[in-house]
Amino acid sequence: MPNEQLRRMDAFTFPSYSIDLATGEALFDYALTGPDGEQRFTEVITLPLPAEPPSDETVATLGRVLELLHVVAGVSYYKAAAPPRLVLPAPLGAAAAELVTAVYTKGLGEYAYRNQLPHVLTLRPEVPAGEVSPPRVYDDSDRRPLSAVGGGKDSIVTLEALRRAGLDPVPFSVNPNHVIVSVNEASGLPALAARRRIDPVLFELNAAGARNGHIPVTAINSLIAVATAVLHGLGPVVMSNERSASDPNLVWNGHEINHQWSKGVEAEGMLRAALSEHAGLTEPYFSLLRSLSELHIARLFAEIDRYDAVVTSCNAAFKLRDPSERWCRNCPKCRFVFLAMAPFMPRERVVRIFGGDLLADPAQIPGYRELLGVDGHKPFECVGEVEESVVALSLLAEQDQWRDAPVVRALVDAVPASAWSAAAESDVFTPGGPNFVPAPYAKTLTALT
Ligand SMILES: CC(=O)N[C@H]1[C@@H](OP(=O)(O)OP(=O)(O)OC[C@H]2O[C@@H](n3ccc(=O)[nH]c3=O)[C@H](O)[C@@H]2O)O[C@H](CO)[C@@H](O)[C@@H]1O[C@H](C)C(=O)N[C@@H](C)C(=O)N[C@@H](CCC(=O)O)C(=O)O
Ligand SMILES: Nc1ncnc2c1ncn2[C@@H]1O[C@H](COP(=O)(O)OP(=O)(O)OP(=O)(O)O)[C@@H](O)[C@H]1O
Repeated sequence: MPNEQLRRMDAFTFPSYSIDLATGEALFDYALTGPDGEQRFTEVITLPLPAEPPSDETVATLGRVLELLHVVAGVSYYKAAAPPRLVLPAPLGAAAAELVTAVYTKGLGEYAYRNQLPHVLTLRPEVPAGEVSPPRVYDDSDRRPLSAVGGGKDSIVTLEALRRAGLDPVPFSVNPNHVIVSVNEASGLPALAARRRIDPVLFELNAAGARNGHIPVTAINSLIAVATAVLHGLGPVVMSNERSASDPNLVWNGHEINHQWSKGVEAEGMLRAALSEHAGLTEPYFSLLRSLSELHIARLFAEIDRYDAVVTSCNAAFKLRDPSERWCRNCPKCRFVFLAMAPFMPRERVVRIFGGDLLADPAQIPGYRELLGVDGHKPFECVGEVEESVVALSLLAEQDQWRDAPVVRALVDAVPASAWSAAAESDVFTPGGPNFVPAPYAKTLTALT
């Protein structure tokens, strides 16, 4: 469909969804409609099947989770045109409607900012009138947790904390690539995996110049994880989303723009409320690392060495097309994670993990200046706060192994006095902020130290 026709689309709708319980394959249909016709999409998500067929009650609860997933996963296709109307397929309760509204507005904040589409930030879904029948209450709180694994340091810290605390976690991933498969192998724990196939038509439209940009992928992965947990009779989905994920990158037109919005605590609360209201789950989903800074998580990761040969946090390794093998060593995330790990490890170890020494390479200085708040705004990536970077730098400047590294020397000179004083007062190693960690999991992280 030509681009001009896409731009004239006036509504996004959700024609149907279905699941085949013999194969685990769920089909989610979407349509962009307008004066020139419609553009249909089908996303295919295949859930892993349990050994025994699910009970009728389980199927009913699963259906409720899939209804939410259907609406949330539409965000990838909505963004190809960003029409003014978002027409939901069925009535929703207040909490579910709030989640959906936020996914399409705050979750698309970076997309709206980069494409200069302010209407996206104030989009209001059209929710059909009617009552939603109350769900069956499904108490999953004391079952084995499903631990989402993304291949990076954060989910490794969570998986190991749960394991060492005796909570018997089941690792879970969506579309595990070789990095995630290797991380699961290194854990030695049998893992579950779901498959997600984005409609290839979207890639054709992208290649032809359709609107494109970042989407709140964690909201989608989270609901796929919850659906899998329900189908397998497992307990809460445990995420590894950190404190700084809630902090915006910038403010535009009076709205906070946060690249990581669906990893933030607001999204976590909304997902929990929607799952409780719509699917009856008592303890569906939480982030174990919510109160921790990235720097604190990096310090915990340094206590664990069984994943050194496989851990990869660089997003370039997770692209659907042309992924890097592991760390690309030339992006904000590689720079930040190197800086965050370096104070807590022997230099040879961090260099081995990354396959190179980023703090020995002066070409990295401009990128580090952004992370340290000397130039520009916080990059649109999963990186910690400026204060965390300054604290990490201050720790490196005190260590013989790093003090004379060319990048450390240049950065120490570049950071303004005000940033050093803020770092000196910093609470980056003091857990804080709101979290939803349930009582039985509260002491889990102490198993690591
Ligand atoms: C791997 C990555 O960072 N991809 C982002 C990148 O996409 P790119 O075009 O370079 O490659 P692909 O990931 O292969 O995607 C191809 C196109 O597919 C569409 N698409 C992909 C996944 C999806 O769920 N929905 C989609 O519509 C999209 O049109 C792609 O062009 O740039 C894109 C545009 O900015 C980003 O949207 C891609 O981000 C992925 C969705 C992704 O998985 N990113 C995570 C690594 C990520 O950024 N995580 C954030 C958390 C964000 C959140 O709120 O959940 C983080 O870790 O901070
Ligand atoms: N493919 C995936 N399948 C399931 N969960 C995922 C997947 N990718 C990421 N996640 C989860 O989403 C959350 C955010 O992902 P993110 O990439 O920030 O974490 P990570 O890979 O554990 O650590 P890092 O921040 O070091 O990359 C984490 O809880 C992670 O476990």
